[in-house]
Amino acid sequence: MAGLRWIWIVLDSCGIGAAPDADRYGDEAANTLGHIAQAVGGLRVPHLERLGLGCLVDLGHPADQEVVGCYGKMRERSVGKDTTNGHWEFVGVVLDRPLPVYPHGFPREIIDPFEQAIGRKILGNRPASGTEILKELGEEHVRTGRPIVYTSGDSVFQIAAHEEVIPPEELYHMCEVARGLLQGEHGVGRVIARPFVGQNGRYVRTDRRRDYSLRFGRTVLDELHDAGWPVVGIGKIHDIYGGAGIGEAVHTEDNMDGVDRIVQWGRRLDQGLIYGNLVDFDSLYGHRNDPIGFARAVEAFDRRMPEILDALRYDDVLIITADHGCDPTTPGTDHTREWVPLLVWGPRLKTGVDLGARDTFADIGATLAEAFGVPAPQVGMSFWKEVRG
Ligand SMILES: O=P(O)(O)O[C@H]1O[C@H](CO)[C@@H](O)[C@H]1O
Ligand SMILES: [Mn+2]
Ligand SMILES: [Mn+2]
Repeated sequence: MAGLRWIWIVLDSCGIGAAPDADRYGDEAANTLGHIAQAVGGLRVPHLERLGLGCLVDLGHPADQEVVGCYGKMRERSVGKDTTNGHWEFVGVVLDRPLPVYPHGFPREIIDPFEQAIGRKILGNRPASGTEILKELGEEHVRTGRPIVYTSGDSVFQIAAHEEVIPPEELYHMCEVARGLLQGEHGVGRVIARPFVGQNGRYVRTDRRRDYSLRFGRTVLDELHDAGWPVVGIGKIHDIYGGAGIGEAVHTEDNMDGVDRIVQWGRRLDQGLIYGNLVDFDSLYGHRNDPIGFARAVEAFDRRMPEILDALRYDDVLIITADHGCDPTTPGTDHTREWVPLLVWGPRLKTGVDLGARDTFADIGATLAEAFGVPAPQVGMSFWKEVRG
């Protein structure tokens, strides 16, 4: 007999309004989904609406769906508003010190040994948009073979290189070298490989991106994995946790490929957790200040939801949430400190329960632990009994 399964999907960057402490981040005006809904004159997402999204954020048109999901919103307790903080908090680790950021680039004490170890000088070394910096330095990189190092408002060390100049495997090795150097005081949340292809003026980044995260502590994923439950990470989930607690890593090309994989695993896994991150909302639209593209991508996800729902079995639980905002309509291209949606649905679960405004993203981890009978994280309040009835 098949056991319990969860399908848990993180819609990267799909925040639903300024968090109570957004002023500390300069994000008082942020509302990612609300503003993209306005930008397109109403967001058409009937399946997310049925799960309760319209009860959490104004979708720009009158509610016209019966709500069958359980719905709430969660605030982040960790300091920061990056993917790393958000995902680690989900599974019970709150980061209470800010991860280091480098508004003036990385210091010589990092760059010198990095250049020495990889045997090349670097270009860049400053905060930049990943697509803009290719326009500025891509040609020089191709000519000189020097990798482009850049950061952002987040705690990230990013290395961009043309695939024909520095093959991805070599780029990954450079990232591992950087990860080794970026520890302690300089322990950035993530080192990210940013391979690209194409000709000058038309450079495009490829799906061979890889993230190298720090491991911050034991999580509910470790508990599940150690208790023998299969844990399948889809998209960048494996990278975000540095592989900790992830039994099977499935890398994806884009959101639609991510949904394909979620559905495939949903049809074949007997029990355990299918945990996916869909990153296009963030990387293609949020950071690029493209509200219309963002809206179309959310609608495209919604159109695939029947396939996901169809893959669910009687005992299954579907959770949909986000890890932070990235409001494409506010100034700047960085993430935004927002509430995130918590949508929960399952054939056996209660319908239409308002789960309220929750104090931490770790409520998901606490619920996961209770549902699967593994030790609960130190933070987070389970909502299992509220949805289970
Ligand atoms: O501008 P690009 O390279 O897409 O970088 C973005 O991607 C990084 C990781 O998500 C963020 O910190 C943001 O700056
Ligand atoms: Mn993210
Ligand atoms: Mn991002």
